[in-house]
Amino acid sequence: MNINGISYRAIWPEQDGSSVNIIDQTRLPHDFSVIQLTDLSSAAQAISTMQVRGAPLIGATAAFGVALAMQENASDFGLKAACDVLLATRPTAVNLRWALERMQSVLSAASDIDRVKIAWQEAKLIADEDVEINRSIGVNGLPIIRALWEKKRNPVNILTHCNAGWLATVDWGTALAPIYAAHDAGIPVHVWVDETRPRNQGASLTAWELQQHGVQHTLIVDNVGGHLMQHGQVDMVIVGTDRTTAQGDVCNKIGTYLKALAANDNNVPFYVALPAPTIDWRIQNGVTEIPIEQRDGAEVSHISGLDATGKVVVVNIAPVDCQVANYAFDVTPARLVTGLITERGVCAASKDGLLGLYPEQMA
Ligand SMILES: CSC[C@H]1O[C@H](OP(=O)(O)O)[C@H](O)[C@@H]1O
Repeated sequence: MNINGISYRAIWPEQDGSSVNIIDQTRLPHDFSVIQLTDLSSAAQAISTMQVRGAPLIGATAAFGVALAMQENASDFGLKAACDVLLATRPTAVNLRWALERMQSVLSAASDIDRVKIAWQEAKLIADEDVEINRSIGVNGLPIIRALWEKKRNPVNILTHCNAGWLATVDWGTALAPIYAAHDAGIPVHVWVDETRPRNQGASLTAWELQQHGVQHTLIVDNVGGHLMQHGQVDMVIVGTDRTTAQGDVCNKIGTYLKALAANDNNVPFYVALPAPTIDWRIQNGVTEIPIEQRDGAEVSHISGLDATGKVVVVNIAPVDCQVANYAFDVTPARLVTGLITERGVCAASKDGLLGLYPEQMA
């Protein structure tokens, strides 16, 4: 995406051919900082500390992490150890497992001496495929927004939760891809941006993305969405996902389920944008089968931001030593999802709907 006239991806190989660059998303929106990942450890840390986050970007970073690891130890032991380290970084986004299984499959068939070259080739392919997949999600989601525009002939109000923009992928994003496509097609859209406590990906990442692209938006607290829907101020909801099951249950950032309930209660269309690598064909029931990450309570009790001098500070908003629970995701049952927007088209959130787009997955 374009930042001040310069085109960026969220991750890209360095010219030296042996390292990879990322935007440190823990420093946005106040500081745009590019950092180099030079080894397995830095790649794993980037994922676990959320310097990079978002299911597709986690997968791409893990793929490059394997390439970095092969530079250190390209043996069978080194390959397995690297994949184990990367898989342990975060439990919920299935793209991580998908990317590591793909890298292991390609590299296991290669001789040790060829693994560095092949790993970089495959990681770059995964990244390039992600860009094209997300561009297609934008194309496929555009007609939904266009139909709302043609019906109301006023700006289309879209609510989104967390960040499923280009910062959550290699480029274009998933949930934001149709919004960018509509904006670029001249359709007036306005985005209600859930701040998305506790990591505030909406406030710090989605608002920043939309501002950079010139898309009208309003930052809101997570709990106002239902009120806006009751008052006819939301025409549709579109979110991303970290793992969607074979029957269409959608795991996404904590709070998504509550938005889906409010949308259902107010007859507001609730769409989920996802690429194929985010579909977990091995499971059916998202509520009982998807591992929900629990993160450090300090992410809830503490918050960072600019002080009056423009310095980024962290403050405690809770009583010291207060007990904290920090569930990072929840699961929206397929019955609450209007449709899934994929790179192959839009389908119902159901087994038949998904198999209709991905017939190769039929057992
Ligand atoms: C396109 S995947 C975006 C997805 O990932 C986010 O989680 P996190 O920031 O913790 O990686 C959130 O669930 C987004 O919807």
